[in-house]
Amino acid sequence: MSSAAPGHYLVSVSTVIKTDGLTKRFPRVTALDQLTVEVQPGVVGLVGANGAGKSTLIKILLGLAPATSGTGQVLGLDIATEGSAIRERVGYMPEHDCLPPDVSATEFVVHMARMAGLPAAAARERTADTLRHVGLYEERYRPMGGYSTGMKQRVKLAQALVHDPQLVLLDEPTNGLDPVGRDDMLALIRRVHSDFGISVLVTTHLLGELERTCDHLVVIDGGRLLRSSSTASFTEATQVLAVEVTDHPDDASYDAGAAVRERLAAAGLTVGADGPRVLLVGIENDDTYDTIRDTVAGLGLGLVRLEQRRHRVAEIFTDESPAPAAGPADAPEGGTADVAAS
Ligand SMILES: Nc1ncnc2c1ncn2[C@@H]1O[C@H](COP(=O)(O)OP(=O)(O)OP(=O)(O)O)[C@@H](O)[C@H]1O
Repeated sequence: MSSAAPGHYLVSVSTVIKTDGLTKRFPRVTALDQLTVEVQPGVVGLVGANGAGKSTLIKILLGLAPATSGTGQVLGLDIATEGSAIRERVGYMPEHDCLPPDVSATEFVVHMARMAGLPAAAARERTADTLRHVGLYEERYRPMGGYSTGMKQRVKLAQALVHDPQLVLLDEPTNGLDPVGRDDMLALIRRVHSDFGISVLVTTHLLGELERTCDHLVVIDGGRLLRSSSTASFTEATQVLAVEVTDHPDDASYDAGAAVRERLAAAGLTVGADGPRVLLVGIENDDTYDTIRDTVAGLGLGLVRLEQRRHRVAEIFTDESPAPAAGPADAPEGGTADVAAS
């Protein structure tokens, strides 16, 4: 690897990753099937169920495995012929635990920095900075065998960042973390881009995470591209209102949801139920809001929530849409719907 100091490769690129007809066939399965996609700088989510081809794509982009056919560039470099130049400029956080248990985080990350070509003093300095940045302090001198999953994920992220790459490829960085650990890791990933200008390609099969973290989503299924567009366009507002009403103040047995539903339907609105006291109401025009408010008040009930529903990324896998007649609830707002489970 090169002995260049970090930061020497900061050429400006408008396209971080580009593939054209990328295909990877194993004897029994086609892991990537004619994948053509372009990724711009930012935090980009690579979404797909288990087996969709995410890890295979990352390995091919790093030049660690050859494609069967098709072409690709990372930071303008050819994945077929310039793999080592790509790996100098790109950090990689693998999915599985790959940390030696009897070595400390500091020793390990210094080693990885040296492997990436940093001189000894720079490697130690960058390691200290990077471990601090990912939130590892005194514990960085202890053997990693005693670390929690969250600490191990942080070390894996640190080793991907230590040589000051332009792009990091993070394979399931929230695997094995509890909800608080996941939120911490996602905040850290956003800061990798916002504080250091490093582009991020992050894979997960938990969709709620990506909706909150990424600027852009690339969705693959069975190795094929389903959609590549801004996160905002995946989650744009629908023409459906979610209406949650209170129970009746004096009568616990009163079916508030059914009563409101009946009145709104009689007023000509399209209404579905999304829970005992939650209705989905189609927006007909500006008066719809007033009709709902007046109807609820007229029944002696209160409004807990009245909000426009947004599309969810999960819909792309399920054909599910938040229409008034949708019936059962879809994944919870901001939740962690799992592609694999849909
Ligand atoms: N070395 C290999 N030999 C044969 N088949 C493979 C190999 N690597 C991956 N596959 C197959 O290719 C398909 C895509 O696998 P890949 O690991 O890229 O998916 P993924 O989206 O990363 O899923 P996961 O999140 O489970 O890792 C799967 O059907 C997998 O079994």
